[in-house]
Amino acid sequence: MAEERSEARPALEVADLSFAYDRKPVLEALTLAIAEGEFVVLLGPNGAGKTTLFSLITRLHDSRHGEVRIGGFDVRRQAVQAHARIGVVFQQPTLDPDLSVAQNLDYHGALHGMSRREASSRAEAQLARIGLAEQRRTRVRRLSGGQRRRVEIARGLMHAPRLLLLDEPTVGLDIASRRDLVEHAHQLCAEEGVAVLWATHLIDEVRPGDRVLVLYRGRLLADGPAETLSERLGVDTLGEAYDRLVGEENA
Ligand SMILES: Nc1ncnc2c1ncn2[C@@H]1O[C@H](COP(=O)(O)OP(=O)(O)OP(=O)(O)O)[C@@H](O)[C@H]1O
Repeated sequence: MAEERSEARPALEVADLSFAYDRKPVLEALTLAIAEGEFVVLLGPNGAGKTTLFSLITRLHDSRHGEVRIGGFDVRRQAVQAHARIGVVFQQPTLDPDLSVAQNLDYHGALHGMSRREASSRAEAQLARIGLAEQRRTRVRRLSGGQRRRVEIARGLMHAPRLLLLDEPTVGLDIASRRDLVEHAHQLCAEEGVAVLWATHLIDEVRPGDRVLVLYRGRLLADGPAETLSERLGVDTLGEAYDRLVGEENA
């Protein structure tokens, strides 16, 4: 059965995926796979196509050129099963600032068909994990930027997805909060086995050992551990490797 089959499949599979806005190509023949529990950085400058890729994975946009599967489920033909396995933290904050932390999470649970009791017990567990259990009745507008981002991640995990997409989640955060959030996402992978795809244009968010996908002008220029990329290109740092890759593209 399809449900059983999904467990053995990668959390995300993208095959030969292309997309254009009004005939302007934005993604070109992307192919990649992410295993359960893997943390992967999608690194690329503004306009590289990161948000567009997320939009295709979540089906905000549709493409007939290529295929996207979540846990083995095709996002076009098996949309319900695929969507149940994706959590998303969008670039722009989407919590309701006038609702409490718990209300925001409960609402998300209801949208995913959870009973009130189930949603509230999931919310409690998520808030305990991010150290915000005591703020459950606090209105979101009273939280710091870093706390809000953590609540967004907690909300994205309410329905226990196997893949979490984070689109530039540290925008607007100070250095310490950014570092905390990166650490938090790594913990999720290690402790809960969630696959994380972390989109950013900030090289300093890549940690040693992270797998990095370099996306530039809609094409994947590299895919591998940060160290391997710099070694392969004969340079000392990921920053230099990135400049070299993008420079060659522009030459
Ligand atoms: N709705 C749209 N209509 C037309 N072009 C678009 C649209 N959205 C994005 N683009 C273009 O597609 C390209 C990729 O944009 P995208 O937002 O996916 O990049 P990104 O890597 O997420 O960058 P950013 O970090 O700035 O969001 C850019 O050239 C952008 O101008």
